[in-house]
Amino acid sequence: MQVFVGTLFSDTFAQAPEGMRFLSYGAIGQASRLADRRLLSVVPERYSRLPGLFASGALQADVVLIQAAMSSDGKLSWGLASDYTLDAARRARTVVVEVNPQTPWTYGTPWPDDLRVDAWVLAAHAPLELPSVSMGKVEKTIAAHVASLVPDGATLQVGVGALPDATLDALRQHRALGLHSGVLGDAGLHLIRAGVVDNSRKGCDVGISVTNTVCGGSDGYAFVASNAAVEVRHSDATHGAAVLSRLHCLHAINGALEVDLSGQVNCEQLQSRLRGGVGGLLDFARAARQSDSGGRAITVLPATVSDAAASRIVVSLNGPATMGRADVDVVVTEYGIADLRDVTLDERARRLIGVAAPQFRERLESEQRKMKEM
Ligand SMILES: CC(=O)SCCNC(=O)CCNC(=O)[C@H](O)C(C)(C)COP(=O)(O)OP(=O)(O)OC[C@H]1O[C@@H](n2cnc3c(N)ncnc32)[C@H](O)[C@@H]1OP(=O)(O)O
Repeated sequence: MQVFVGTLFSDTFAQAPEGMRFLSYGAIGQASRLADRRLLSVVPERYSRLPGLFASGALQADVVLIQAAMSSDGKLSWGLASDYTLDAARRARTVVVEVNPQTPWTYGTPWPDDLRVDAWVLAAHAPLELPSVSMGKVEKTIAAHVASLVPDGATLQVGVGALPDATLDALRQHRALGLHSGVLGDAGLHLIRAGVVDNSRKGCDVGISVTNTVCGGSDGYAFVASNAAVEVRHSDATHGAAVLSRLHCLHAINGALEVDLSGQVNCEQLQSRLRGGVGGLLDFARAARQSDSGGRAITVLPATVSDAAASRIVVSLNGPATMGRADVDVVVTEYGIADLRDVTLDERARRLIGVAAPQFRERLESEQRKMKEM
């Protein structure tokens, strides 16, 4: 049996028996544990392409499981996620819908009344909750740098991983922000509840925060329930280029594993270990960089690995260039902001070494010099 999984927040499958196989667009979140066990195959595609891949049959699921929410008057909704599942369900042999009264009923892409459902299951259980992020000194410093890059009135996208979400914490004094994202976690929900995100200057969907999935804690889930100011929409409406080009001043904030001195960004793999994925990174980062209303694609990462034994600013990547050097924009670590737009490769290297941890700068400079002489 092969199971297609998306960004895996739950460790449900971590104990999967050896005979099971998994397929995904990345080894994101808990899916990296499946990759470590060699149970995961990856199709490294952009998130915006997934609906089309399922609709065309290039990716195929025989059985599709969907969790839905139901309102008090019996109306169904996609609840916490409206991704590409519908496209898979339309071609599947069997569609099973679990209706969970504890899943918040949300506005957004309407439930498709014409979808053929083979089995309905009623199951009451609390939706998966993510622990809130603890903010250490590194996270707080990176968040402050990000806050200095984001103007009032900007529209925000936030990528997966603890750090992008944590950066939102420093935006509490901002005004009139908008939100249009693939994932919406507790920090983003807090900004909406505090009125910092009001979507008043968003360019489209005025007054409405738009996301593909919601993943946070029970307070956040209660807040999005039957709340017309937060919409959970299908991937075409969250990641499609035409939609993203209409957003005012899009600021895309995404994590990375490492960045090389030319600005290539690896979000997928370290040596042979799959640790992340493309997801919506390129959809959002390209749209932000091309925005003619001042958008920015912000890559955030700690300057070193957790025990400070190695730099995450590197001369050569230990994996693929998920974001190429023509797409990169600005890179932020706890040591500062490296603006890479419109400057030469030498200047990029100088700026990136400037945001590397001080103890690694000399070595990076000398390795870079050697590389140039080869
Ligand atoms: C639906 C959508 O729209 S998705 C939104 C956009 N797309 C994306 O965000 C996808 C791309 N991004 C990602 O997949 C993730 O943000 C990642 C993989 C880049 C980062 O994820 P995080 O969970 O924040 O990774 P984090 O920085 O904590 O690193 C994970 C582990 O790898 C280790 N690690 C990270 N980088 C390195 C490195 N360069 N060398 C060695 N180890 C490293 C960390 O120390 C950590 O180890 P630990 O688990 O033992 O503590």
